[in-house]
Amino acid sequence: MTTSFSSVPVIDVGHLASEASEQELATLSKRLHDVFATTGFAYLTNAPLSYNHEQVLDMSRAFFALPEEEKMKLAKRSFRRDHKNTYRGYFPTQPELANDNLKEGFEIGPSQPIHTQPTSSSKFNLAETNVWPDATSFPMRSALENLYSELQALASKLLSLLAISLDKPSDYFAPYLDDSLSTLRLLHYPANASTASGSGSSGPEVKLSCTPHTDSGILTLLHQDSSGGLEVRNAQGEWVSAPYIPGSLVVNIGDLMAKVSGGRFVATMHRVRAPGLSASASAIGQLNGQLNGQAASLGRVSVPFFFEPGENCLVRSVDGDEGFVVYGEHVRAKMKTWVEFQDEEDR
Ligand SMILES: O=C(O)CCC(=O)C(=O)O
Ligand SMILES: [Fe+2]
Repeated sequence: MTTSFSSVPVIDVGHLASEASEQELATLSKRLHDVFATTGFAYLTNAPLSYNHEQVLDMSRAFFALPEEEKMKLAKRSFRRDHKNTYRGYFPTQPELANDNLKEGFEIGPSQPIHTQPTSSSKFNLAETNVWPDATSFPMRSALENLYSELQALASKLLSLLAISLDKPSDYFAPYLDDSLSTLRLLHYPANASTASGSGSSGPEVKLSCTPHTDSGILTLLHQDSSGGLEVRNAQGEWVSAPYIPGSLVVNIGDLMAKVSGGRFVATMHRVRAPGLSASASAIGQLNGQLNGQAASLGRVSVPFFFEPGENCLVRSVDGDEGFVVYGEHVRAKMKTWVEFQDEEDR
């Protein structure tokens, strides 16, 4: 159960980078457990990544500054019938479907080939290879592949500590790493001229760019820009804002991890307010020289990384008292509710 928290706690994970003592790791494990059992969300500081926050966001800004036709060359099959990619690649904004979910995104999976075959047939191939823009217009492919590996390693270290906190061996989640289908997602919420910025954290007039949801998987690690807008719901149903804290990542629990923990950890509802024009100005202010005027319409950018197990991973509670879920079946059922996977046949 979430509690009536009024802010999102900060956890220093600097010990993950160094040779920490058993005692230091045990303390960190307990802290993660307590936070995930109450808020389900935290800021992580001193995370062991070789890219700084602005470098990560700049990769997202550079992608969305590409001409629309370049991005549409990478569009998933739902948006371009003649394309082969169904799960990885670009999705454009879809104002006609939901104007409270106005975002475009680019999704990247593992760069190593996946060996497991799906147990059920589906129009989505979760294991397909990535698609990339032309290297001259977007030279960030290898940096994004590295970032993906580093986030996967960070998620796996966090999972070891969570396993210990659930009285399991530290390698309890090793089967979740086999042919893991984690997703690194670049996101852009365009600026909205009709959005009043700086208003309170609740109320019926709120304009959203991402509707309230829980994440479907295991763990999410999020880089967000400083334009604000992320809000997390507490037990009273109040929306608590989770603005960017310099140098931090946000981490949160997904539905499957809540299940694995036997309900000890909570997958907390969250949403993103639509960025106003002031967010656009701040995004432009942060752009580096090479992007200059091209990205003048940028609103909010963020880069969530969703740690996901392999297609056939059996996800079950540590208590062993509930049925199991096959990851691939779970995610395919969830996709039916996500705007970026709807196509004409679904409407
Ligand atoms: O953009 C953000 O800050 C949050 C995105 C999010 O919640 C998601 O993609 O699941
Ligand atoms: Fe989310």
